[in-house]
Amino acid sequence: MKHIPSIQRSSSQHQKLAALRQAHQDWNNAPDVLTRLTRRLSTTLSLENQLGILAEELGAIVPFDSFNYRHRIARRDFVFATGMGGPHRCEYRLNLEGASFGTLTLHRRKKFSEEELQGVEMIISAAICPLRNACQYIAIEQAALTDSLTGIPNKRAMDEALERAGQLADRHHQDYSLILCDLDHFKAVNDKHGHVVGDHLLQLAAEAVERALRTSDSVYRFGGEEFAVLLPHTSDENAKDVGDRIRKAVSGLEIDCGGTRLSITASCGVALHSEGESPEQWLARADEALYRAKSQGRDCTRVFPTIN
Ligand SMILES: Nc1nc2c(ncn2[C@@H]2O[C@H](COP(=O)(O)OP(=O)(O)OP(=O)(O)O)[C@@H](O)[C@H]2O)c(=O)[nH]1
Repeated sequence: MKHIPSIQRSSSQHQKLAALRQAHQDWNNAPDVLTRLTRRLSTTLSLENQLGILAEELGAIVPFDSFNYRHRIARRDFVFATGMGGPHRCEYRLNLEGASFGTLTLHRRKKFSEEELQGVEMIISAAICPLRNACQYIAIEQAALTDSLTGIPNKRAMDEALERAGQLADRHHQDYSLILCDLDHFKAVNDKHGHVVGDHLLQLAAEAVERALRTSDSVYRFGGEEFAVLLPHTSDENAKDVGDRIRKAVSGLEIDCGGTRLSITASCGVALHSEGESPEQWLARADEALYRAKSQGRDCTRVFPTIN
């Protein structure tokens, strides 16, 4: 039998453990709203969930008709709204350590009293740190999915989107198309005009591709001078038209390089999602179509033929 040495406990440790047990019990049973609120907020980093908790706890003390929160995080508007507005309003800009974390607005049919406003402020001040953490979490998540040069979603975001798109296409038997768009002879641009000009052109090209799309379509920087576009509810025939529109938008760009006008063309490959295929297979077919566009003279769009 193995001998397990006993650990001597001092009486002061017994007292400390007893105090901890008591504190834990008090903490668990804490009836006060601020302890409960901060404890609930600390269970999630989702801003949406946190705002739901805040609205619930706040509404239990200061009833309101609507609760609205707005914040611009990583170039996107985040909006959370519950209920319908009333004529009376109180609005708080949430600031912590010099940084802003959105605006919270409450509406009500009945005027807010001074005492109620103080209550709202106390609750908001207890919530601001967890809210700040949730905002920062979104910003970090966004940064990991955004291409730093062009500001559009990056390859990692595209991998996730492609996986989701394939699943949606299969589940709803819906047309989903993918376009790969590659700038032509981009190496020559870098070689002749330098990387700074090349980078600028890439930024302009990303904007041009975005402008050529509907809001339901999404664009990603897939590689160095290559973009990918996902088009829900779109046949390959219609995606080809979009590919041509993208090419036209890119070839319409012009930059002045010390007296010479620099312009560029692009080639596009299109593939409609085939039932049951993996993201890699879908991508490989779009890449094959792009390869054909490149080998057939560039500045054109080619579609991977679908066999029905
Ligand atoms: N300026 C800049 N250049 C990049 C970036 N990423 C990739 N490139 C360049 O893009 C060029 C791609 O060259 P290639 O793959 O040979 O393709 P290409 O010259 O466009 O020729 P085709 O695609 O065949 O028409 C390389 O010179 C890369 O260095 C970037 O972020 N900035």
